[in-house]
Amino acid sequence: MSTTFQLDTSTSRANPTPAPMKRLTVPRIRARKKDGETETPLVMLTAYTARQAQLLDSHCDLLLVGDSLGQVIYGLPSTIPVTLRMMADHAAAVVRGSYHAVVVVDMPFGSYEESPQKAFESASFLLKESGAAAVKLEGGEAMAETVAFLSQRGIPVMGHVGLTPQAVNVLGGYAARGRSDAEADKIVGDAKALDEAGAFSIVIEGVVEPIAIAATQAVAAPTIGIGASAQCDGQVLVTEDMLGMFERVPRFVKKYGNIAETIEQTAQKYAQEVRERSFPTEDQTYQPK
Ligand SMILES: Nc1nc(=O)c2c([nH]1)NC[C@@H]1CN(c3ccc(C(=O)N[C@@H](CCC(=O)O)C(=O)O)cc3)CN21
Ligand SMILES: CC(C)C(=O)C(=O)O
Ligand SMILES: [Mg+2]
Repeated sequence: MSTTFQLDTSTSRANPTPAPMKRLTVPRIRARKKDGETETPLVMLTAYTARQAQLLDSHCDLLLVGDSLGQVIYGLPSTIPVTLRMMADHAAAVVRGSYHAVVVVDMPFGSYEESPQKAFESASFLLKESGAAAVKLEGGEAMAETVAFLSQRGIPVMGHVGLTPQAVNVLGGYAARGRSDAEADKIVGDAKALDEAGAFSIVIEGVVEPIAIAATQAVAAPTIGIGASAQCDGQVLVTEDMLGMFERVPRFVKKYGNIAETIEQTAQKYAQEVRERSFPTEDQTYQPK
């Protein structure tokens, strides 16, 4: 029996008792694309907290602890300042709050680019601290050696090509990629390099549709699109974006809810009742007898 307030901690490091429902695995995710086809697209959403993970878990194949938490939770101007400590703590919360989806953790900027060895140290830290199953890192050909190094040593890697937000200072912004022939060729080449290096899946972000389709068809691993194409092998969005937490969101976001309005209206009701002393009532007050 469980209540609304009870977290399922059955797969956390603190409590390794087996969960009632078996968690999906990386090989099962990888196997969803067979002979270049994916019957039912993979569903991925970001999660940063235990309660959010609880609510999303049964609806998703994968939960991504994205470094977008820098902007979404911490109010930072980009993902550049996000640290390993932040990623590990949020990933641990998401693992505690879920028991079905595969939890993937973004490697933050500066924790992996230097060498495969550095990447292994950072990735193993993230997995040990959180109990997550896999990491995601940004970059194509330049990261292929690192992807192979990690996957051959027990750490499944999800790739990420196209609009790679950690490269914002090189790219000069968050504009869609793949409009020139050179850019298009690079994106498809990057996806192929990650595929050959053993990435179990590849995020394609902010890429013009024909190139997202070409990259999807060029690789054996399932691609997960965000601002890419419905023909990718799966889709991902930042949960807060699709819930309607923010006014301004990238063009590729569809707002499925209006949580911002709900929060504001609810806070307004509470504030009004406090100010007119209609809250708390007898129901919310302790009496001696
Ligand atoms: N809340 C949130 N959602 C995201 O999708 C997201 C993050 N944060 N943080 C990390 C990166 C940054 N991303 C972004 C950020 C901004 C745009 C954006 O505003 N794009 C414009 C075009 C910009 C241009 O042409 O220069 C757009 O209209 O889509 C896109 C992706 C995607 N990621
Ligand atoms: C948008 C997804 C793919 C991501 O990398 C993140 O949330 O950080
Ligand atoms: Mg990210």
